[in-house]
Order: sequence, then C-alpha cells, then structure tokens
Amino acid sequence: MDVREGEIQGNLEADEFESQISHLALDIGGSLIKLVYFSRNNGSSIEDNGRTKHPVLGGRLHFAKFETSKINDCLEFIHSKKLHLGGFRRHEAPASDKILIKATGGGAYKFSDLIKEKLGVSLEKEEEMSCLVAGANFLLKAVHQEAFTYMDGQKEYVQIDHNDLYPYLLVNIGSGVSMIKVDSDSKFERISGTSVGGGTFWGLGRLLTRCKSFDELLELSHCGNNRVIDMLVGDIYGGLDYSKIGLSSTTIASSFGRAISDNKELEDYKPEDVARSLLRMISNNIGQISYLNALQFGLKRIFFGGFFIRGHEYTMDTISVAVNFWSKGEAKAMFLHHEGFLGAMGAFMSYENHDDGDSMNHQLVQQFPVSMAYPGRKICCSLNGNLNDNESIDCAVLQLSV
Ligand SMILES: Nc1ncnc2c1ncn2[C@@H]1O[C@H](COP(=O)(O)OP(=O)(O)O)[C@@H](O)[C@H]1O
Ligand SMILES: CC(C)(COP(=O)(O)O)[C@@H](O)C(=O)NCCC(=O)O
Repeated sequence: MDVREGEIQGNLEADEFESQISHLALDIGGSLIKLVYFSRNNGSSIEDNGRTKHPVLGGRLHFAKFETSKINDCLEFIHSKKLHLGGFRRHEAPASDKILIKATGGGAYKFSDLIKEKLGVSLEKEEEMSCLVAGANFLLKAVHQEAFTYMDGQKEYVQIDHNDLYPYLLVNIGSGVSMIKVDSDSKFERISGTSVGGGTFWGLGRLLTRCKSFDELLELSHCGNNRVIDMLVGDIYGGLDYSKIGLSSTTIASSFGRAISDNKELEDYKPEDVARSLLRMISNNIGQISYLNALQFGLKRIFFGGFFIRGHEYTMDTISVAVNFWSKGEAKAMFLHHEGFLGAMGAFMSYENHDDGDSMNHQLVQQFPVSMAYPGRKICCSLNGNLNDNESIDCAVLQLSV
C-alpha cells in the first residue's frame, strides 16, 4: 500500500474523523489511484465583503494515493474510513444507486462495476482533461507556494498573479503524457501527448534493474552515472566539443548509445547507472517535446504535473535544463507541489455542479481574504495557503443559500 497520508488520523480521532468526512473524489489512472477528500472541523462564520454573514465549515483537504494494481487495498481504505459516503445523493434513485462519487481517469470506466460491487456506490464520471485543468487552475490560484522552479539545486517559489496566469502549457506526466494549452478558467485544448512517460520509465526501469518499487528506482538513479551508458558528443568527437552546432563534449549525443560498442551485457552495467540514464532520457525527451509545443503555440510558461515527477530533484533539474536549453532561456519549467493530484482535485471541484440539498450549497472559499475566491464558481476552495506536514491543507467551506 502506498498511501501518502497514512497519518491523516493524526488530526482527528478515527470515529470523529469518519463522521466528518464529506466529498470524496477519485482519479483512477493507468498507474495510480488518487484520492482527494474533505474532512470538516467545527463551524464558524465569515463575512462576505463585510456585509452578508455565511456559515463556514472549517476543514481540511486530504490527499492519498494507491497503486492501481492494488485497487482492492484502496477500496478497503475507503470503506474503513467510510469515505464512500462522501458523495452526492440522488434522492429519486433506488436505495442501491443513491450515492454518486465523482471520479475521473480511465479507471473510472474500467473499475466502475468493481466499485459498485465492493462499495455500493456509483461513479459520476468526469472528463480527465477537464479535471486536470480545473485542478491545476484551482491549485495555482488557491494554494500559496503551489508552483516553483527548480534549477541547479535551487527551488524558487513562483508567485502566481491571478490576472496573468493564462495562457500556459500544462504537461501532465502520468503513465503517458498529455500536453494541454490552457487559455482561461474554462478554455483549454489538449494539443499533444507522448506515450513515452512515467509508465515507460517505471516499466523499462523495472525490467532493466529489477527494482521492486518506483521509489527504489528513483533512489537508485540518485547515485548513478549516466555517462557510463550514454554516448556523449565527446565520445564521438574524440573528447572535443562540437561548437559549430552548439554542443559541448558532455552533451548526450545518444542515450544508451555506449551499450552498442562496449561489448557488455546488461549484468555488466550497474543498475544505478542504467536508472540514471533512463531517467535522464525520459525527462529530457519530455522537456524537449514540451518546449516544442510551447514554441508552436507561443507559450512561455510550462507547468509540469503528474506523479512521474515525484518531487524528485534530478527529474525536475533535467526537465528544467531541457526547457532552458531548447528555448535558449526564453521558456520556464515550473512544477506543482500537488503534482499528481490535479485530476482528482478537478473531480473534487466538480461537486460544485451539484446541489443535493445538503452540503453542496456551499462554496469552498479562500478564507483569508474572502475576496480572493475567484468568480464563476460555486466551489472555489481554499485555504490559508500553507501546506502542513501531512500534505493535507486547511480550507473553509462557505455555505451559501442558493
Ligand atoms: N508508487 C508509485 N508506483 C507506481 N508509479 C509511481 C509511483 N510513484 C510515482 N510513480 C510514477 O508516476 C506515474 C503515474 O503518475 P500519475 O500522475 O499517477 O498517472 P496515472 O494517472 O497514469 O496513474 C507512474 O507511471 C510512475 O512513473
Ligand atoms: C491516455 C492518457 C490520457 C491516460 O492518462 P494517464 O493515466 O496516463 O494519466 C495518457 O496516457 C496519454 O495522454 N498518453 C499519451 C498518448 C499520446 O498522445 O500518444
């Protein structure tokens, strides 16, 4: 089981916690299942522009993930915490079909029957790209220190100007990669994608290194040296730079290229060198394709999400260098703290489209200050802004009478 928030009960006693859960959303991807859910604290009230007082549900957004291949563990987790009761209700439906949980990703289709059978709830499917965009827009606007750059070991938070966020390119590196041009809160287009993504890294890495987990593979790549396997420009040019076309002797000329002439077998290479080379190849390639798409559509800002990144320094550094190199410093790679939860967050946001006569008559609002709640949304979540240690985030639900 790979749950980021094993520690969620740290905030509340289990019983208390379970009774206060509302709104569970799922993103069931090719590799991982992501969960976002809201737990309530005690109510209070805030004023809307100093005039109307609205009741407020203080609470927390929680984030958790499981491997898709271990979906039964995930369903058990949901069941044990009674998270499945946190959907919306169709009052007119028969008892067995009353609760709907928002879900996105291919698994919302693939596992719909299994979830119905095990949890007795139906899935209300939300389109994956819309959810990614809604989640990214929301997190970028609502969470302080959501976006950052990473280059040469330096992490720098990016202040998001709500009036100058669009257009941008969203690159979601999940099992595969989707590239989405985001023009506004509601306008976007998936402009490209590549099948060489996180699933490729993990799949090939597992075969080549015999690592048992993704994190083990990432860790291994920390201490590897890609030069042992990659063919560098210097290997071809007798140690020289190829300055005429701007390539230094240390630039990779051909990923894994040395393996053709070394007369070695796979066992002769250190797994850490293989892992390093693979990570660099995939990250570089995604960075380059992303930049080319950004160039084609005149986009200067590129946000990278998806769990391939995993907050891993070397991955981010490689992507940043690729974007910087190809754009000659014109475009910038930025990363998102909630990288892999964009789709689940977007599915969570889509509860705003439902009025079940209960807790959906509300807005999740920016508590401080209220005016930052962005318009045109019933749920415009958030937050004091800061993330705490267990990755859950404080937020407030403003209950509106509609
Ligand atoms: N614990 C993990 N198990 C498997 N893959 C992981 C894990 N952590 C990170 N990854 C990487 O994240 C990718 C999945 O990212 P994600 O954004 O969840 O996409 P998807 O929606 O396709 O599951 C995997 O292909 C792998 O590269
Ligand atoms: C099919 C997908 C949208 C599914 O999303 P995922 O589970 O990988 O996050 C994604 O894998 C993808 O965009 N693949 C690349 C396909 C292509 O454009 O060639």
